[in-house]
Amino acid sequence: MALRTLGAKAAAALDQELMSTGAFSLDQLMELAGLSVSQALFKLQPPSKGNRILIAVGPGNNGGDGLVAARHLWHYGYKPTVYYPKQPKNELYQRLAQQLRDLHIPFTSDFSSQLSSTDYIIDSIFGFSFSGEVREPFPSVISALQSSKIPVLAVDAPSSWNIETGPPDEGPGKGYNPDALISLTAPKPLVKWFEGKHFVGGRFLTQDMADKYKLDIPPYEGLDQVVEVPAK
Ligand SMILES: NC(=O)C1=CN([C@@H]2O[C@H](COP(=O)(O)OP(=O)(O)OC[C@H]3O[C@@H](n4cnc5c(N)ncnc54)[C@H](O)[C@@H]3O)[C@@H](O)[C@H]2O)[C@H](O)CC1
Ligand SMILES: [K+]
Repeated sequence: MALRTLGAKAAAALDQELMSTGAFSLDQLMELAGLSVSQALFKLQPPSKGNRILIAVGPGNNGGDGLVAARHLWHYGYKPTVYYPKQPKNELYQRLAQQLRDLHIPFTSDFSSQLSSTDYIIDSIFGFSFSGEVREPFPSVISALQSSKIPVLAVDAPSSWNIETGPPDEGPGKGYNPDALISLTAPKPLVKWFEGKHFVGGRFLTQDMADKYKLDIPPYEGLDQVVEVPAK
């Protein structure tokens, strides 16, 4: 049976609650979120099947998850390349980017030019705080995700999709349906329209919080930070 979903407003409220009364720091949640993204990618494509990973990183916490995933993937033996066109002055994001530079992970300013030498793409551009029409410089990147034959793993949401109502009817994300999605904490309502492989990650929810937000704790096994579940 599909897991219960968490709307955009409730997801933001749950995040705030985890970081206040829940006593977590953002660094901790992001580390666990990014770790689960790296594990989902490993399940989809072990490094022996092609280890060149292009990570599209957006300006918020969804992008932060992508930066954390890049670091873990490097340690598993992948060759990540990071596209991070809008780098906010936020201290956490700067530290995460520095950790990647210290591993000599390349940053690129031209997303499309990397596609011919990429085996898998991670879309960590926008998550549950995306709204409205996609603004520069991301429209061409989202068009490239939509038209590329390279498989894509989307983090929390396919970027450009409305969190509640799913794929856009027009604009650069029209027709974008990534091969895989990892929902963090809980699936968002948009999973109703998603047709690929679906994972859930972010293994930090307490049973009390799950009850309060009417969510299911996914059936994680052993050491796994992710579990594959039906999208609907
Ligand atoms: N509890 C958890 O599961 C955790 C999830 N995490 C991840 O955090 C994101 C949500 O992060 P947030 O910073 O709130 O927002 P986003 O990254 O989704 O986007 C905000 C960012 O994007 C800009 N933006 C919004 N709309 C547009 C637009 N139309 N065009 C261009 N730019 C846009 C906005 O200005 C901001 O800069 C969640 O999905 C998870 O991936 C956390 O890691 C921790 C715990
Ligand atoms: K995303």
